[in-house]
Amino acid sequence: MPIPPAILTPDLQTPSDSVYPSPLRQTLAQPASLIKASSPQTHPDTVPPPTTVIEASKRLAAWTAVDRHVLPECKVIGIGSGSTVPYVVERIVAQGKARNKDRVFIPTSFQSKELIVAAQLLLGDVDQYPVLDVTIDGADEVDETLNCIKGGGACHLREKVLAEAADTFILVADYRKNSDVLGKNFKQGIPIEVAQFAYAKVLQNLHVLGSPGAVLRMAKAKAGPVVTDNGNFVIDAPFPEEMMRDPYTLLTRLKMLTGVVEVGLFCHMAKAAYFGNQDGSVTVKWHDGRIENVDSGHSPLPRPIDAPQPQHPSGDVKDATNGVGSLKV
Ligand SMILES: O=C(CO)[C@H](O)[C@H](O)COP(=O)(O)O
Repeated sequence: MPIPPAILTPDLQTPSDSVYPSPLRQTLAQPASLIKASSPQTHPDTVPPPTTVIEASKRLAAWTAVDRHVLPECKVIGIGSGSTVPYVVERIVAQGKARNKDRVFIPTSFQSKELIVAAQLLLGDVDQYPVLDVTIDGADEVDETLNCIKGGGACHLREKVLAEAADTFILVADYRKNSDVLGKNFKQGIPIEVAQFAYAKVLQNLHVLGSPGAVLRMAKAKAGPVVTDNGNFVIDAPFPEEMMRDPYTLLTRLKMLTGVVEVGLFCHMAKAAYFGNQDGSVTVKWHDGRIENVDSGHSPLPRPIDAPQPQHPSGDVKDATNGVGSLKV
């Protein structure tokens, strides 16, 4: 079956518009169970349903991937970063205390460390556990052969280490990230983590290499640049489509630039990518080229507020929000 083109509405041209939830920032979108779990008295038993189609799509992808890849024999598990990953943790917690008691969870960022701790799972680090059974992570965009852009949340150095250290690396995302060529949907460019003192030199290199639009990523709630969990800066470097069509070659050229710590292009790493769709199905792209469309069996998606409203035989309009209140896509 052909891969459906990513569906983007005009106000969703940047799939990385997501927030990066942390239990420390309770105002951000996050499953309430994970926020509550940071208090030892509460336990994440009840999870409110997502209230947007995009959030529901993330959850579908995450839950389906966990059900298929976080198997009883998986004992060392890498936890990615971003707004889809809380649903991964939520589903792992739902496997129960008995299943999780002899597992260790390795974070890819401050955010995912907080998720692990809040969910009362055992925290480890990759220097203690250099071989992982499975790592599940989000993505900013995934192409036909499972190359992907990561680093929208500036966590791609640790994310790549845990992806490489894992026997199985799985991507989870909503339908907007499902693409044929990298850079078509995620337009802000390839995230490149650089040593602070080298950033101006690397920017110069990138301009010459074919990315005149490369810029230092600036922080939103702080004056000055984004500083990663590793104390480095991030450059976002958009490249023309002809270069993005061969991401591996581009990756090797970028990695050769002195001062570059890691590049947010993940090539030939993932075994499968799970995309939650608007219709409640999940598209799975496998590393061998297979494409599967599965009925997730999980709870239905909320309907967009502007979707055609089903009519009762009486002519009454049904609740277009499936009882979840105001929705946005
Ligand atoms: O690479 C990442 C962080 O560095 C994220 O995995 C990526 O940005 C996807 O995030 P989200 O699940 O919020 O769409």
